[in-house]
Amino acid sequence: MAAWLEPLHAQARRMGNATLRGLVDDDPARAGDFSLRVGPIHANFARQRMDREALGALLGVAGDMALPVAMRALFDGATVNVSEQRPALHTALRSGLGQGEIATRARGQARAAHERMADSIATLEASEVTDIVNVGIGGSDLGPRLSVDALKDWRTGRFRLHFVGNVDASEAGHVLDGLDPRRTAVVLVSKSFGTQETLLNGAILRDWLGSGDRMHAVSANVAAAVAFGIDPGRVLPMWDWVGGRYSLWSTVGFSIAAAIGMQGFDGFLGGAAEMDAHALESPVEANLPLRHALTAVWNRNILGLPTQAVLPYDQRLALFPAYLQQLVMESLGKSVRTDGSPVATATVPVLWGGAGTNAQHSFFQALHQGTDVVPADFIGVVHPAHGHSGSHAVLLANLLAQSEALANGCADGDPQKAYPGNRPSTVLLLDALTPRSLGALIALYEHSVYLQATMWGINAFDQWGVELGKRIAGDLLPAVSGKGEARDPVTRALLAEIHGHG
Ligand SMILES: O=P(O)(O)OC[C@H]1O[C@H](O)[C@H](O)[C@@H](O)[C@@H]1O
Repeated sequence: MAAWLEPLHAQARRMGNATLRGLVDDDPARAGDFSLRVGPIHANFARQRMDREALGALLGVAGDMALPVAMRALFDGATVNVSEQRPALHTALRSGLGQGEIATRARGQARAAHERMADSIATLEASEVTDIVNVGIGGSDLGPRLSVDALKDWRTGRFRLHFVGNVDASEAGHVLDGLDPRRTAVVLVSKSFGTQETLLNGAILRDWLGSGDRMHAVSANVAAAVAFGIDPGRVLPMWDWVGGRYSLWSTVGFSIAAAIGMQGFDGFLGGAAEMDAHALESPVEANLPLRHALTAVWNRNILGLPTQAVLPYDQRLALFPAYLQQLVMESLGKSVRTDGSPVATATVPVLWGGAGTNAQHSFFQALHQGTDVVPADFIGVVHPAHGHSGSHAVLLANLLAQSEALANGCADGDPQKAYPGNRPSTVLLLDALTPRSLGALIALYEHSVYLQATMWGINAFDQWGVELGKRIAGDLLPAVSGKGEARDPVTRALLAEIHGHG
């Protein structure tokens, strides 16, 4: 076991069987004290299973592990992505806090690309284009898809936005159905410009458009985009110093900017910048991303909870769990430390979730009475963008009720009807869902992920685990197409079945 976890385990032992209900009842100030506010986000951690002393120990660990120093290193462009020998400068895309040459150069590149993106969008706005299709996958899809959906109340209405990610061509087919190629622009987003799915979908879209005039690209591999047939004037750059799943702040956010306008996009960047300044400059005891990360580590390593649920009580944030699955599970799904040695702690929890109240009618049963305790992040929005205050009151009442029910449980003489309670959750409340608050929310999770990775000694910015499957798929392609044999016997049997139906 990692030595830094020992004092935390000692805290858990000291707390013994303390329950959430007991913690709140015994410490009347806790409900308010265990909360933090950053700009448009209020966070309440009172329903996490740690008392003040345990929290103090966690904050002590944060200091001992020099987490504030690690945060500064991220902003300044240290080589935090060790296996690929790169910095991870997503903060340079939105805030001016990074010091030194590397961060300054990145900011300059980001600014120039941002201006070019604004020009491209202005040109499209002045054209007859009515629809824009974002073609990309993973980090080149999830962030833009989430943000365009979440900010639907902030859309300028100038364009309809569409997304094609899956190599399952039925997605492209269904998206294109009803679109007019003469009034549609395509933006092919791929950091590497080597992603099979995106290149195949890109080719489908290129053929469908029938002209390269409305074909744009975003890539760190400009040469490959040009070789694909995209006019160099319509290829917007990104860079190896920004990770795909951290890239929506860059030109990868083209579809977001097209949807909500450059002013809205700048508000989005501004919200993230606000969280950046807070993450970098606030003391450990008042630092929201740090508290979020420490809570995650406490739940994973000390309480041994294997999964984490994210429950947005806002239909516009329904894609947030899917977005976070990449951010959290690609970043933290590692079993070796940056030096290659095995980790001495459990790392990534399985992250899952869904929008409330719908999820209450599907998997909440398991949250309340299942054998695994699942810590949850509830995300609520105080002011809706609609006028149905009655519905909104019901939505918020349900959010509050679920967090309360999970924590407090309910005894019953009939064991079928008893709720054990003591199930932890954090409540995040956004004043309203705006570009600014969404930017701040995403940046909160980004920083939390980085801090968790730092505590575990792992690299949050590589994803070698996705390569093997891609390689095998490449090797199997001839066999799937009936031009060869698979080596693996199970795959061979499955191929026989597939071909038997051919
Ligand atoms: O943007 P691209 O280079 O096309 O990459 C798209 C995605 O594919 C990769 O396999 C990675 O797992 C993701 O982190 C990445 O975002």
